[in-house]
Amino acid sequence: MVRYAALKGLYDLEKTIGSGGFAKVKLATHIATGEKVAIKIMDKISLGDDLPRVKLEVQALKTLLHQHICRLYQVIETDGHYFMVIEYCSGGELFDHIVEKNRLSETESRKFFRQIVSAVAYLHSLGYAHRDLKPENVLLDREENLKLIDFGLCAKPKNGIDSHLQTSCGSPTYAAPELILGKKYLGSEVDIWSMGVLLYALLCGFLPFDDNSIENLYRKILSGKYAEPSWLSTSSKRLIRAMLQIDPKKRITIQELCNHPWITAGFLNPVSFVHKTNFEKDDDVLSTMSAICGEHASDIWRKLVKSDRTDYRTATYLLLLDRKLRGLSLRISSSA
Ligand SMILES: COc1cc(O)cc(Nc2ccc(C(=O)Nc3ccccc3)c(OCCC[NH3+])c2)c1
Repeated sequence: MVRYAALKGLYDLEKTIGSGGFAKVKLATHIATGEKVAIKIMDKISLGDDLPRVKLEVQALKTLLHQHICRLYQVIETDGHYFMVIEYCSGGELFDHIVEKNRLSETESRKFFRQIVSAVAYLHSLGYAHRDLKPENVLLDREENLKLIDFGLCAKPKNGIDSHLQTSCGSPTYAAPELILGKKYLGSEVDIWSMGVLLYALLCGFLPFDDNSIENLYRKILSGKYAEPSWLSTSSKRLIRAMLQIDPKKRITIQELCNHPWITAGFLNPVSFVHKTNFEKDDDVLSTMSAICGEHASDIWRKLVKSDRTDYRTATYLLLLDRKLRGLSLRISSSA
């Protein structure tokens, strides 16, 4: 197991739970609290010109505080690496959840999909687009609440969410027609298309557009034609059709989506993207921390509020808060 000096005494690295282009994600333990975290490790050399993307993602994640967006606890930068200490989603990938159940019922699909819509509506309200929405980037926490991950491709266009983007990114299977045609596109519109693919996967258990050959896959996406299995309700077929519109201008908007009859069926209210930032002052957590580091609780809180919210103190506070919210003891071991 490779040891990193920057993590010594703070985190114990365990197995690898994900690996992508220039990053790998390892399970780890925050030693002082015993809490599990995920640590995304990026090697600066193999990052190359993608280095600015890391800063963009970290900047975005500092702003994006939402119950269905995976939480960034701490960022550690050394000469050779970036380490992102991230919320551990012990429920694993939504994708595996769908596969093991073959497909989800309309009620269960609606529960998950409302959470995705809430997170994406919140993202868009702050001028961000995810641009890589796919089942592998939708995880579940221990209570089977949904968490969006991997904002490495997220964009915040300079002149707001309604200004055009050009970079082609994301995975072709979930990519909107305008994106694979290399046209200028709106991040918000491509996210709606990808959510349409996600909803289809939830309700059907397979993908609307799939083919081993990339040309056939593109042809299918550009045709906008997909199977409508017999078990789909009329309302769900209407919603999927509204999201998988080839012409982005005809595609349903995120606001219309929050109020769509299929989304609100069985619920009292439309999807709201009001988010909770769990960064309230908690005296039990602060006194636990002050018992260990000897600083006054008020000083710890003052430094926390003033900090850039991604240092070790922030990570320890948030992990202790999470333990308290789960009714666990606030034991903390000094990293002796
Ligand atoms: C903001 O959240 C982010 C940003 C980012 O750039 C990367 C990630 N990546 C993560 C985070 C957590 C997990 C995880 O907890 N996975 C897991 C846990 C238990 C069982 C199975 C998986 C993660 O998993 C990697 C595989 C996901 N496709 C990636 C989060």
